[in-house]
Amino acid sequence: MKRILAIHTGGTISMSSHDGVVTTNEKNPLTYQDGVTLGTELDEVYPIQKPSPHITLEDMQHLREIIEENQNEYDGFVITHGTDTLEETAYFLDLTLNVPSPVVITGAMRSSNEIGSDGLYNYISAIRVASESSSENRGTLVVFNDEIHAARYVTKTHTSNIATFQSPNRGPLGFITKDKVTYHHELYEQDHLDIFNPDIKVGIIKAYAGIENTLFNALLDAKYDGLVLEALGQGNMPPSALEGLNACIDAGMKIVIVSRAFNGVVGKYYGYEGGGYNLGMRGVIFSNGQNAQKARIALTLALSNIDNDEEIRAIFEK
Ligand SMILES: NC(=O)C[C@H](N)C(=O)O
Repeated sequence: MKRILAIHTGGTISMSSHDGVVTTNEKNPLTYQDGVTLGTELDEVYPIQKPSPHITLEDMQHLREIIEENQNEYDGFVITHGTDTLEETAYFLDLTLNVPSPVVITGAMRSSNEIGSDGLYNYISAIRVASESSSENRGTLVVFNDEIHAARYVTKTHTSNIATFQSPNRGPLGFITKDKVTYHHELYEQDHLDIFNPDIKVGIIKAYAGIENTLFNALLDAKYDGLVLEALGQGNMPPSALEGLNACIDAGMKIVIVSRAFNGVVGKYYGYEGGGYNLGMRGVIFSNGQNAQKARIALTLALSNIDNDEEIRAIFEK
C-alpha cells in the first residue's frame, strides 16, 4: 500500500458558499477517510489555511520543507491549494524540490457545499495520481478535472470553469479515467534551484500602448533585483517606456521578457525602436513556455542561486 501525505493549505476547496458569497472556514472541512479504497494509507495535515491570494513565497518554502522532512516516510504527496496562485506554488516546488516521489497539487473551482463541487473529486484524483509509480520523477504535477499537467506549463485560464487549468502550446501530460492513470508525454528535464532567498525582489510589469517610465522608475527606486516584463507580441516595447527600461538595465536589474499574448514565442525578431531585436541586443532574457507569474518565480530562484549571467539565461531560453 502506498503511503500518501496530503497537505491542505486552504482555497475554494476548503470554503463554503452562503447566499452566493464564498467564504473561508476557520477549519478546513476537506478530508478523505477512505484512503484504503484507493489502495493508500493516507495521512492529512493542515499547516496553512489561506485563500491562495494570501499565499506568499515563504508559504511555498514552508510546503517544500514539509515535503523534504517527510520524504522518507511517504511514497507521494498531495497538496490542496486555492487556484488563484496554484500555478506559482506548483512551479516553486517544481524548481526547488529534488525528491523522486510524486508531488501533486489540486484545488477546486466550486466550494465544498456547492452543487457540482469539484473539490472531493479532484482530491481523490490527485491521491490516485500520487499513488502511481508512473508519476515518479516528473516534478510537481497539477491534477484538475481528470487531467495531469506539468507545473512548468500549466496556467489558470478561466475564472470559474472547472476545466480552468490548461497548458497552452503543450497540452496535458496525461489523464485520469475511472480505472487508470495514463501519461502520453515523456519526462522532461527539470531545473533544480536549491536556495530561496526571501530578500530577492522581482516585480512584474505588463506593457500597454503608451506605457510610461514611472513604473520602471518605481522598481529602480525600490532597488528591485529583477523584472519580468510582459511585453507586446513577440517581445516588443513602446518607445514611451524605453528610458525607464534602459535605466533598469543600466542599474544591473535582471530583465526577463515574456509575451502579453497567450501563445507563441518571444525573441530578437523586430528591429524598430523598442523591438525585441533591440532589447535582446541590450541583454534582456527571453522566456518561452512560462507566463509572467511563473517567470517571476524562476527569476527569484535563479537570482537566489546563480550569479553567472549565462547560467541564468539558460534557465529561460530553452
Ligand atoms: N478556486 C479558488 O480556489 C479561488 C480562490 N480565490 C483561491 O485561490 O483561494
